[in-house]
Amino acid sequence: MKDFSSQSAAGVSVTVQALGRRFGDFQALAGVDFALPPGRVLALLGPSGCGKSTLLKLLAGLDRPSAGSIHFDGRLVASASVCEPPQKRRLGMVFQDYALWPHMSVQDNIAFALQMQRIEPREIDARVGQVLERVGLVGLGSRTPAALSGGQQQRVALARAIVAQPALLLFDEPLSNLDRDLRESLCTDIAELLRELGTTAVYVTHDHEEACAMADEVAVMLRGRIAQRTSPQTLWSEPASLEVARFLKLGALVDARCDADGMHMRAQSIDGQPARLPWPLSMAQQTGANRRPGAGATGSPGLLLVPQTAIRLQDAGSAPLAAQVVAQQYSGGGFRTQLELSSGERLQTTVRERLQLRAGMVGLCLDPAQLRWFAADDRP
Ligand SMILES: Nc1ncnc2c1ncn2[C@@H]1O[C@H](COP(=O)(O)OP(=O)(O)OP(=O)(O)O)[C@@H](O)[C@H]1O
Repeated sequence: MKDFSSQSAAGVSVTVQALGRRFGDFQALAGVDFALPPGRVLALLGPSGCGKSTLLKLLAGLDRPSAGSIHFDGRLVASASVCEPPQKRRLGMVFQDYALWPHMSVQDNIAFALQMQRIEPREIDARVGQVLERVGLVGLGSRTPAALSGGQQQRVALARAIVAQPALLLFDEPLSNLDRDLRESLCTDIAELLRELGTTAVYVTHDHEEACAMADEVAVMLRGRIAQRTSPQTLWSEPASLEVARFLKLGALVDARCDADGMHMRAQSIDGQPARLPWPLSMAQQTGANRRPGAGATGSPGLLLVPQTAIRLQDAGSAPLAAQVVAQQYSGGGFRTQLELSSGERLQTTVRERLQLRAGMVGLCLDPAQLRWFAADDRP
């Protein structure tokens, strides 16, 4: 796609403080805080009903908060008593259902925002031509949306969102109506476009991969609150809570007590000894009281997060853990393997070797660098 950087507008800084939205008795959003510097992309990731679209509507000016505030470049745009209308916020918006005007051509759909600004027709034609080229739709300007595929319609919506050089781009699950291949290619294109434009953006999705590909930072939203906001890499390696780890499906969660000697699991080794593992390396780096080993004689109860990649096969005689092979399925490059510990807890891993394990017991060790432990009082 063509370089579009000459068209880019400086992004706005967004500051959200103690933002809340209540519908009757129901608190859809509570205590949301974040600061997004100009040009940064924030993904809002969370399960259905967690409040992602509610937050996006407040940023867009399509709804008014019940509490808290939103500032763009230090200017108050929303609070319980102030609601600057969308057209004054210099926004570009892309929705899941494209929201194109069906009776207008592609060209007119894109040109509309510029016509509202009373820009010269010749300049409008030039700018529409540039964005059509940028999103890969040259030659399709005279068609109506009905004569385009879903992917092409979403490209028109993207062109319409960027043509007026917005200071903030808002995306509400723009790829969820598209099939897998289209989603992947448009995801790559949007990520590239955002980097090129330098516009600040907020991108709502419930797709983990999309959020990480697109954003500088990901905010995991759970029940109307931001549960964790950090870089995609940190989110995967350092989930802040059991609830975040569960939502991201980062691995199996097995019972483990933690004391000064290490982790004691309910599961056993091949000779029937309770498995003892060293503390996860993350625990040594963490200072939170929640993750310090318990002082009690029996240790603190909790759950150990075991990602698939932390599981290694080892000679059963010397391994700290034994497991029964429950099922194996070949899946390009390795065998997806279900294992059951003596405690009845299940783990899943991929055995990379081209070796199918025989049904029976195997020995396992767990890479302490990839494990995390959550105290029982962290359970939601
Ligand atoms: N106008 C409204 N009146 C009452 N409740 C509402 C209203 N709008 C949203 N809600 C509720 O607020 C909660 C958050 O809704 P929201 O649409 O923000 O969720 P979401 O995370 O975007 O979900 P999805 O991924 O399914 O779109 C939901 O429980 C929803 O039913």
